Amino acid sequence: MRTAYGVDEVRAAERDLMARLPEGALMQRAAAGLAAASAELLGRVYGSRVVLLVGSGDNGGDALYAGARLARRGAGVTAVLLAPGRAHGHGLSALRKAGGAALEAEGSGGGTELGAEAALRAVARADLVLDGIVGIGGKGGLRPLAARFARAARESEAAVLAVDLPSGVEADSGEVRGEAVRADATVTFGAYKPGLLVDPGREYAGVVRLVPIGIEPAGAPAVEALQFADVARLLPRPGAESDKYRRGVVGIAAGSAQYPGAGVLAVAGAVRSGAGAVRYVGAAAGEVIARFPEALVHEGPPSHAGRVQAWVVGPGLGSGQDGGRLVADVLGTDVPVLVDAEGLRHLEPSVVRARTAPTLLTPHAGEAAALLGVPREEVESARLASVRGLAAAYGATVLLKGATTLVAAPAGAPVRVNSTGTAWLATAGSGDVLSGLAGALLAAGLLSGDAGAVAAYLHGLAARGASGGGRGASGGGPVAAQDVAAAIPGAWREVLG
Ligand SMILES: NC(=O)C1=CN([C@@H]2O[C@H](COP(=O)(O)OP(=O)(O)OC[C@H]3O[C@@H](n4cnc5c(N)ncnc54)[C@H](O)[C@@H]3O)[C@@H](O)[C@H]2O)[C@@H](O)CC1
Ligand SMILES: [K+]
Repeated sequence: MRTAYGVDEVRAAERDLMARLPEGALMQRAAAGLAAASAELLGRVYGSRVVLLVGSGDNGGDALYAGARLARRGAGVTAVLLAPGRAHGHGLSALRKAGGAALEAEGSGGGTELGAEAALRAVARADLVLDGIVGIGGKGGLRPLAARFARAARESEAAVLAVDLPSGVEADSGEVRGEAVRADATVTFGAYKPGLLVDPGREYAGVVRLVPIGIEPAGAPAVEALQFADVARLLPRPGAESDKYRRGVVGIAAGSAQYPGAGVLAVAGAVRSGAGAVRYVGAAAGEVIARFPEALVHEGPPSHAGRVQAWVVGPGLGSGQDGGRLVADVLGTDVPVLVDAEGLRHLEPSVVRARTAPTLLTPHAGEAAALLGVPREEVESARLASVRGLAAAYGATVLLKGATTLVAAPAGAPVRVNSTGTAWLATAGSGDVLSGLAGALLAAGLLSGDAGAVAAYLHGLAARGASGGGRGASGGGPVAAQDVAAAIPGAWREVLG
């Protein structure tokens, strides 16, 4: 499991450790990690041009000490001091002693504009820019001068390495208000911060490397990401005794005369995901049977369809009366229920809260915004807060889809984040496949948070497999939703393999 801790937990752990170590020891560990990552990005340190963007806190101190290490190895290092009077004093002395230079971007050193112009030219000519503007002490959007240098770093040809986290990204949430540094890589200290794993912050961080500095945050992480081994541990495996009921029968109430395909795709996701059997209720029974003779189709309300261990309701329902009745009928059962797409339009918080079996809601940002009564952009810019808010409001587990998918449980457990997806997944019908996949895992007995997170993981992996893009998020080619469903068994084997 990859875990991420909030600023308060990281600071508390740092305090404990600092009390036992000589002064400056942690910063030296951080600087050593930064210098090593810088050397890797540069390829050749000797003769390279390195610019340090130095703010007024310890984040700038890390950058200055790393710069001193690089200067000793023959790099030409220039520190750009964004708040000259408040730059880390010992770090600045160390840099100067190692032969580095400092430019004042603001204040007395030759006048603000002159200093800033020289500094901007240095950024433009650099091979590597180290972003030490702010770290976990950052508050609100970047101030104007810092924002100007964040832009300059982006426009420069230089590789950009963020110190602890890209300046302008909020450590606890991944929110970005205004300008932020776009890093090619980030070296983070002691623990991942939620903002490095959650969008939009994650996009700004580039490749993230964790440098252990000896701190061990206590308590539950704020965010966690399942890794291969975690998914392998959670995947249901049939035993010799398994019959279809033990494997889990999943019911799919989806599709309409208008959108029969959604029913077919949800069934496809379920059939490919280890369900013992798939029952289908809805207007696309003919299409479903034609494509999946293994499905059992039923007429009448879902609650009369026979034994089912979990229901999926919603994909392609259309928004009429029938949809509302179907959702109410399914929510009235005492098995786990996944509600997706149009099904989400018929949700009453009180009805969901009153359920004794788990409910898993799987909105995309637009659907989440409708449930919360806010504009879509608000959900997209504050994804962590949105998913937590929805889970609390509905007393349900919520899976918020996106380039990174978040899964929040109602009782405030760590939010699960998944980033196995690929940009090619943003295609019609891929969400229907996900609902069938997650439904099958619920039917197999996984807890709702596990079912959501494992489904998102496999779904992303299957899409990458289908797109031929390997493990990279942007490689490969287009995929259709049915290709994703067809690739689920392969992703499953890959995880267990
Ligand atoms: N505390 C520790 O033990 C360690 C801390 N380390 C580093 O120290 C950092 C935290 O240092 P600090 O607590 O000094 O805080 P930061 O250096 O992250 O930021 C605080 C400073 O930035 C300024 N600032 C805040 N918001 C700003 C904004 N929006 N725009 C521009 N400037 C802004 C503030 O005026 C303040 O002086 C970590 O991120 C990490 O890089 C590392 O050296 C490892 C050890
Ligand atoms: K930074």
